[in-house]
Amino acid sequence: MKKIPVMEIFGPTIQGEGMVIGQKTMFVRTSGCDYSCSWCDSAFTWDGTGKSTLMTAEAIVEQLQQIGGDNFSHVTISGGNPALHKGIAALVDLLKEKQIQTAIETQGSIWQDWLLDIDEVTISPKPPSSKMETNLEKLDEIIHKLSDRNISLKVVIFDDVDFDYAETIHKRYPDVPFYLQVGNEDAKTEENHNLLQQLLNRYEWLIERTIDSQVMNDAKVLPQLHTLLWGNKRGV
Ligand SMILES: C[S@@+](CC[C@H](N)C(=O)[O-])C[C@H]1O[C@@H](n2cnc3c(N)ncnc32)[C@H](O)[C@@H]1O
Ligand SMILES: Nc1nc2[nH]cc(C(=O)O)c2c(=O)[nH]1
Ligand code: SF4
Ligand SMILES: [Mg+2]
Repeated sequence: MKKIPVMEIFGPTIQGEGMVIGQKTMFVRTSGCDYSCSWCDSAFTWDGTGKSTLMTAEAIVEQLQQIGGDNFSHVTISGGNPALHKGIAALVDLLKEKQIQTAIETQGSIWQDWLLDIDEVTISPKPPSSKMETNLEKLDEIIHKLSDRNISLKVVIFDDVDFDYAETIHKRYPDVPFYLQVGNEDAKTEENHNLLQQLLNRYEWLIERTIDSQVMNDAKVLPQLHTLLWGNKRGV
């Protein structure tokens, strides 16, 4: 059985982003990423500053139950890029056996067959401000394979160039539910008051930008709800 490198397991909390925002959920955060986004708010998963533990699917479920008790029925797998890890197949199977709903956060750069078994797949291609380059052929392939599944696209926006990129992505996959997310420009600060004000200003800017865009007529615009509530605190 292939083990999974786990950085943190936490919850219950609420899903603060995207297609099931507000959903009560546990989080399993894996380590390692094939990207290195300039503004990554979870850089400790890949920049060498965090410590991960290799765990079996059984051990992960055990820890979820130890921390969450009976107070959860939904698990979100994030990272890093969880799609790096074949071993997640066993975790998804085990959670399904226990009638626990699953969701995933991934950037759409790597395919895994177990993606077909996840209840809510969020694919978050990266805009130019990240300094990453989207492999559109790969993204096409992944979205095609998931075409009859419950998926969404979520693009984080920091500036006008990012917004143009988001329009291009939404036009390329018009049938996939589309979410715009406010970028957090300071994912390290502990000054929650200033951060909150800045994020709300950026949210207002992003809403105005969306209102002015015909391409975004059916898009949804969201903040990171957990960041508004708890700032850059980890494990929430
Ligand atoms: C940390 S990533 C992990 C999953 C996967 N690697 C990905 O990027 O989709 C989870 C989500 O947080 C978003 N994110 C990362 N840094 C952010 C920031 N500074 N502001 C807003 N969203 C951010 C990512 O775009 C992604 O949608
Ligand atoms: N509450 C909460 N919601 C989230 N949605 C996506 C997250 C992530 O880091 O992938 C995240 C997170 O870290 N916490
Ligand atoms: S793809 Fe996700 S985890 Fe990887 S660097 Fe970018 S935001 Fe961070
Ligand atoms: Mg996060």
